[in-house]
Amino acid sequence: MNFSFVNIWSTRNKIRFENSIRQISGMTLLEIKSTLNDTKNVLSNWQQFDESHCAWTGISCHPGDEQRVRSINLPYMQLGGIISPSIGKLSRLQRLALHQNSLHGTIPNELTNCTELRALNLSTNFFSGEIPDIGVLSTFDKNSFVGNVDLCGRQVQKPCRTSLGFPVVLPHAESDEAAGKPSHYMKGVLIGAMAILGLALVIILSFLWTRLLSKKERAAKRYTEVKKQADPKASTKLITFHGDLPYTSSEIIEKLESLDEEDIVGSGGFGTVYRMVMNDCGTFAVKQIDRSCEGSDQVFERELEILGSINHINLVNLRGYCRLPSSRLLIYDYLAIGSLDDLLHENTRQRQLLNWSDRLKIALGSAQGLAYLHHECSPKVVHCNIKSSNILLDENMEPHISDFGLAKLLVDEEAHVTTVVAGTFGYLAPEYLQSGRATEKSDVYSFGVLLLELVTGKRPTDPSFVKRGLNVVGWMNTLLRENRLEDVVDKRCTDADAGTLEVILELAARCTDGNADDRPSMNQVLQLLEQEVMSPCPSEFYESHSDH
Ligand SMILES: Nc1ncnc2c1ncn2[C@@H]1O[C@H](COP(=O)(O)OP(=O)(O)OP(=O)(O)O)[C@@H](O)[C@H]1O
Repeated sequence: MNFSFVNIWSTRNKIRFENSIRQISGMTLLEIKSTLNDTKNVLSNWQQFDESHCAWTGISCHPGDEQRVRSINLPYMQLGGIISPSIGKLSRLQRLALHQNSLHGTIPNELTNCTELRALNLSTNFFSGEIPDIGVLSTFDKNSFVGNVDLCGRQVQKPCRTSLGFPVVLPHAESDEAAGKPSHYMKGVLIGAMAILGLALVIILSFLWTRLLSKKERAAKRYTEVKKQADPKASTKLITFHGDLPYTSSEIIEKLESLDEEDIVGSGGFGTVYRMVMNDCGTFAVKQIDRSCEGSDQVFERELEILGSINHINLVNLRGYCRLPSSRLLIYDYLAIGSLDDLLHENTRQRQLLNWSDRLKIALGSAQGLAYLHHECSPKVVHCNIKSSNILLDENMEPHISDFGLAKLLVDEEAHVTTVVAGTFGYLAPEYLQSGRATEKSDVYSFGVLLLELVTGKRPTDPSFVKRGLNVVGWMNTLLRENRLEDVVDKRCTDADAGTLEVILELAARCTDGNADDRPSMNQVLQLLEQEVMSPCPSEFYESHSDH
């Protein structure tokens, strides 16, 4: 009798306890909702009197554990506002994905209470300030925060600065478990001591700083990190990526401002390209953007930071961005040999003839760069404008794809078809021409056309086939049907071997398939090129290995 009473009593208590946990989780989520600006009303089913919060949009719970919240998954929701510190009450939170929203404010320290947090994606928002480098938050790297230009801290390898501009020494607090929890008293003493020390340091440093600055400008500091420099007088702003431009901001801005017509190396759909030579002869290409972009400067700069974080041998590095009062400039590595388009089609005297192995190397490197954009970048990058003038070459004939990410950044959906098609007729997949919407498979089509251009040495709009009502793909198919393989290859390229030529033509045919679904992915293209073209004797290799 007594026993069952105890049982009933504890069951009731358990239910009460579970209910209260449930209520706390639900209430916490509502507190979080209250600091978000839900413009699209995606959180409309987060309602106070719901039985359970586990079915709310973006929420999943630990099964059978008093409905404690396991994951909050709300990317691409156009959410504004801030992350409420209440998030720290969700102690069993394992995944927080809020990327690609418009959230701002700082990343709350309270997030460190979520000690089970294993996946965190706050990328591409407007968060600012220092990322707490303690507890669980110290376990995430830059991928969790990329695309928030105003965040700083160890995780994004960007030192925080005090209002005076000094780098802040970031606290590398040991985790509570490792260090043992200090008492509140000790914490108080420590904080007090640190505050006094900090204050003394600030006073000494500001004294030195004012004295130093009167002699040398603040701008004389070296670039070591992704760094922003805003000139308060004018609307000038410089952001550098990749962290290793060895020039002061004033040096760079001065050079940018002095670029003139003599420095122009060409112009394209997005603007004029200049050659900028620094005092130590370091050379950069500067693209002056002559389009206005739809969104705010903030959104533009945030997207640029993502492009600036992309780093691959076969992509042209974006080194920086400068907003001057009258123009916007992108700073890239300078590729001295120029574009594949120049090498194949321009009759300049210094033109270098491309032999077959150069062409294969360019095909492979370009495939590597494009596969990286499609399959390794997050968010993935569809180039939208693959063509020979966007393949730049270095002294070793290594190709570097340029202009990646710009189409999405600078071309609005409505104007897409006319603007892009104007510059790249002949490279565009039929479905892209029709809908104006680019996909990875439309890039694959353009890559197929590029392969044909490498083989034939002809532009995809060459008059020899355009006047017969064909494009390069149709022309190629006609020649192949008539078995005229020898007429296909660029006459200037005398060392093409039949084996690799067939592989390239076969691959180009698959890439330019009229049906996008039947085209290979760039990873498949790359695999095929590596296996069939770059391995010296693939068939012999397989034969000798199959004996075992
Ligand atoms: N990083 C660079 N290094 C050296 N030359 C460059 C660089 N970027 C561009 N160029 C040169 O500047 C010229 C214009 O390039 P840009 O990319 O603006 O135009 P495009 O490729 O011809 O057309 P689109 O704008 O449609 O891509 C090209 O001739 C190219 O060779």
